[in-house]
Amino acid sequence: MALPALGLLLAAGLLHTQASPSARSFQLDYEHNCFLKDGAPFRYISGSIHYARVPRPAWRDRLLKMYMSGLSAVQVYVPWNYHETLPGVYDFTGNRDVEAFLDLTAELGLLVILRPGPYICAEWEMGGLPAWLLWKPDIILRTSNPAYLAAVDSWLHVLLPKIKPRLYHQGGNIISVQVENEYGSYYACDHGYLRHLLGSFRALLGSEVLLFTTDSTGAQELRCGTLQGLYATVDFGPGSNVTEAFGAQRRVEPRGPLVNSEYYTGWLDYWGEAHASTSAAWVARGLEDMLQLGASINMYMFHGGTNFAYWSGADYKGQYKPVTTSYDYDAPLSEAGDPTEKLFAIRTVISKFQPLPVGPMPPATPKYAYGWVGLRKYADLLDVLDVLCPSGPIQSQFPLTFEALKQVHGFVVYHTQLPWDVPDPATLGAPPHSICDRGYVMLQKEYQGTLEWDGQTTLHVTGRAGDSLDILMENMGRISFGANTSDFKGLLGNLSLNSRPLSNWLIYPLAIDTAVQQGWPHTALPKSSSGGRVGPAFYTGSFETPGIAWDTFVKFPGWSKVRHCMTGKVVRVDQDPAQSHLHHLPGTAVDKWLQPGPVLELSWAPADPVCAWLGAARWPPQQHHSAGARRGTSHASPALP
Ligand SMILES: CCCC/N=C1\SC[C@@H]2[C@H](O)[C@H](O)[C@@H](O)CN12
Repeated sequence: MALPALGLLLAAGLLHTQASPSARSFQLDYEHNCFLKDGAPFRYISGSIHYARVPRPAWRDRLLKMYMSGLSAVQVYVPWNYHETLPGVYDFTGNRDVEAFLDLTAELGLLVILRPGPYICAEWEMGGLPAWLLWKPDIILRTSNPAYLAAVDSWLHVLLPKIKPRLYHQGGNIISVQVENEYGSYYACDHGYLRHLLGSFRALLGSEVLLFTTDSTGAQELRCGTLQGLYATVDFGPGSNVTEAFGAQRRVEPRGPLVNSEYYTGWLDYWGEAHASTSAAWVARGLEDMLQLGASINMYMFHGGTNFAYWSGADYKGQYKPVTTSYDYDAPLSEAGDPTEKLFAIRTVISKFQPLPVGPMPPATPKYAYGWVGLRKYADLLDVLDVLCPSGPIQSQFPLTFEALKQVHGFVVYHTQLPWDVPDPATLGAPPHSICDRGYVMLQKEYQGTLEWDGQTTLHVTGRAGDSLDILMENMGRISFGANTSDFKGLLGNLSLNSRPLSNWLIYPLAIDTAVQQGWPHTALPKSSSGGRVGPAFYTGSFETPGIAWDTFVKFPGWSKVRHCMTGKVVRVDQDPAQSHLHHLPGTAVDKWLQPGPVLELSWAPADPVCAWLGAARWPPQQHHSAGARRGTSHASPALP
């Protein structure tokens, strides 16, 4: 058939024209079991990246590396709790500027598969659901419960209007939108809830956008997680039998494209366990098998990044398993954003099925060794409660939860006094599942030991009537998968001394980040000499930049688990680099439980706050002797045993 020259070029795919918004479409083709993009058969090869886990200055670098890896799309979660921080209070600025992130994906020529939840799992705090939902005593999450649906619809009315103009048929690059997340794995199996969500998504996004679900391949999961009007996709990792896995999808979607929405390139890490790793060859082989079948694939994760601040979630598998600050995921792009051997193995597979973009893969970001940084104790935490809880303590006969205190993240100090002399060791104990999640116990401000959910729940103490008893309670992240996402935090039961309940508590919700954002500590000089007292404390150190804020890695030889709130910003680079200073800006409290030897990443950009992933040390921290210390000012929050 003779084609005009233009037609020949188009047919050969050598000339891409931008279809006008009126002609743009992304649809299912049930006859040919594929997607249609502007009417032509289309298969996507996608990778997951979460903007909330990548410093905004690094977004472009990571997305460009994903594009140069041969991906045609990226899959993006929108964490509800990252944006609606309190009921009706929204934050879409800085790292939370989801529209800027989406516009950057479009600029770089990437399509987007958007997953706005409202629940997203993702090993993210409470699976993306805001903890303030738990302030409503009768709420039942992820069901048709009226209180829950009212909050969901209120949120969707804010978010989805930001998404609609970016839909592919509207001229944007969002080709499909997922409703909920692995709902078939949730106990409720409430199809009325899914129907409500379908109605809300259609009302706010229109009738044309492709809406889908994702579930694992079990029959029960696909029975409870799918719904007429939502295209059902599945998720499975390397080592699965691809034919059987897609056979499961075919049982609910006899026609239409084969889609694996989460092909696991690695896995998540829990505190105290070895870093997960998955063979690159294994990942590449499974990818090739699926691409041979013509399936569309999203690799989960392509770049994992980091759980900044308090955003890491947890699992409950017979015991509470908090997820680490690192979300490296053994992904093709490392936590530091560096291409790995796994990325190049995947890129080679992709090149067998479609042309790779012309040009080199952007290299790993340059790293800089800033040398030793001596850390000095600035203050014991119990000596600065006036700063960290400026409104003063709440008095209560018995302990209150974080939710009752309306404290979402971080730490609460529970203070009382020994009601009687305890000359012989007495058992300080807590009922099962009442330590949520990790309580550091001080008597007369001296560290006695740590109580943990599913860990040690008793301690032996001696003292005199009136001695101060303090428990610093750390929320290590709300459960993000399964039936236990209604994960209340704090002291959920009464502490007892030889089985007699303790009472008359003073309770201090700590606002560490707020204090840091307001410039505390205002000086690095130690606040008070507490001598060798052992307990949670703030340490500070400083180092100098060479005038440019290069990424680096931070290691704390000998430390153990320390939560840090390290903030800073290169606000002024003097002529003399030795004068460049780090000052305080919005803090990011991060934590990292050191296994011997891990290196962590300190990364910032000249115009953005320093986000630091810091190590920890065995308790008490060994005093570091700074060798060639460089000046600057960086502050760390409690060093915890
Ligand atoms: C066996 C438990 C499966 C739970 N699902 C998981 S664990 C890692 C990933 C992410 O959480 C992702 O957000 C989930 O959709 C699927 N998945």
